[in-house]
Amino acid sequence: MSHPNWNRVVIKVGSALIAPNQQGCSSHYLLSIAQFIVRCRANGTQVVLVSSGSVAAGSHMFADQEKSNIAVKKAMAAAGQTEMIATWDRLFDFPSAQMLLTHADLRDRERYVSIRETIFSLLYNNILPIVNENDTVTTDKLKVGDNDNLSAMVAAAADADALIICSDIDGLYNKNPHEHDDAKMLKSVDTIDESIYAMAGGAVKGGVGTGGMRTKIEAAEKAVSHGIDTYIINGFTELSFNMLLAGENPGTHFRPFKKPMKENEHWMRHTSNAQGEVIIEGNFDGTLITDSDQLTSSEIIGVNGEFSVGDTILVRKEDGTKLVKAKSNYSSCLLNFIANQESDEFAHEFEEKTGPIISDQHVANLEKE
Ligand SMILES: Nc1ncnc2c1ncn2[C@@H]1O[C@H](COP(=O)(O)OP(=O)(O)O)[C@@H](O)[C@H]1O
Ligand SMILES: N[C@@H](CCC(=O)OP(=O)(O)O)C(=O)O
Repeated sequence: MSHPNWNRVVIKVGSALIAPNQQGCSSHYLLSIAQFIVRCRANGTQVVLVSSGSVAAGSHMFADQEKSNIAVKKAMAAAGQTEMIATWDRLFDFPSAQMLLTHADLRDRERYVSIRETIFSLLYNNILPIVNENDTVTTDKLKVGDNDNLSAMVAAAADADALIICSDIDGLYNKNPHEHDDAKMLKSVDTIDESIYAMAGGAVKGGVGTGGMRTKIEAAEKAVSHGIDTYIINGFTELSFNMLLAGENPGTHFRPFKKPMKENEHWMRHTSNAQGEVIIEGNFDGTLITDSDQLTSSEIIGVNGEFSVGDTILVRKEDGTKLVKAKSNYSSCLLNFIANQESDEFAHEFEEKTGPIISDQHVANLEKE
């Protein structure tokens, strides 16, 4: 088979490949990944690298300290990050660029668009973007938390054709192969549902990885809905990369949606966070095609949380059925006020003047959840 016809790929590299012994970075496994990146670029494929490993790389500098302590972990990440970037940079004869992101950056539409533009500008200038989470500044509220999900968000932001998740294992097995001798690997996955999630266990206890297979499946779910071919492969072996370049599947392939979501719908659904909820009764089903499909305040029976104009909200029924995630054109305060008016007339006139509560420009349908 000939090499795949990708315009752009995102390659995610797990900690075990970068700092296998937690004794600083090693280029041992990175050489074949770097070679793959070079060959992709020679074939005309643009590459974005999402690299884990800062915590694992910095670990040896904090020898006698409690490694699970958050402050120590952040310091390990800060110290390990420079070594990790330097190790990658040494392997290339073209420039690379460091991009440190948090979920707070990605879920803010303005910052997200700016991140997209930076990626495109780096690629246009033949510079390799190397992305990691900005662990030193994150809190539970601000972080993505694992680089599998981060790589899927980056792949969507970069409009990539493929996401290649390089791990310490050959692919997704029907159960954790480190615990079950009879585990079998799946060559391909067409639909990601609960039965696929049920196969996934966590990372090795005491190991360097975060999230195990579950976060890789979450990443695949995000990516395939954007039309991105997703692979989980063994990054320890050069054969994986030779197979990919020959157009073959060396691990588990998650097939992309034939009709991918539009970029802004995908962002709304998979990257943005709802700041509050609007609970409704009535006929609204999230369609928003004609005027009569619009969500009106007369259908609102509750507003939870505080949100401002432009924030993302979740619209759901009282029984919990999630209908849409959407950009709210009203603040929570104003929505509460108009929804609580005795007369529908006032709210109707207000909405006529101000415009719809949510519009079809910034909405993601969740009907099936
Ligand atoms: N069903 C499964 N198939 C494959 N690996 C699994 C499965 N369930 C759990 N795992 C674990 O997930 C690990 C890979 O995830 P992780 O340690 O987070 O690696 P990485 O650093 O590459 O992100 C494997 O080494 C394995 O121990
Ligand atoms: N941002 C962290 C990576 C966390 C993570 O997801 O690690 P991994 O499971 O090895 O991809 C670091 O650089 O150590």
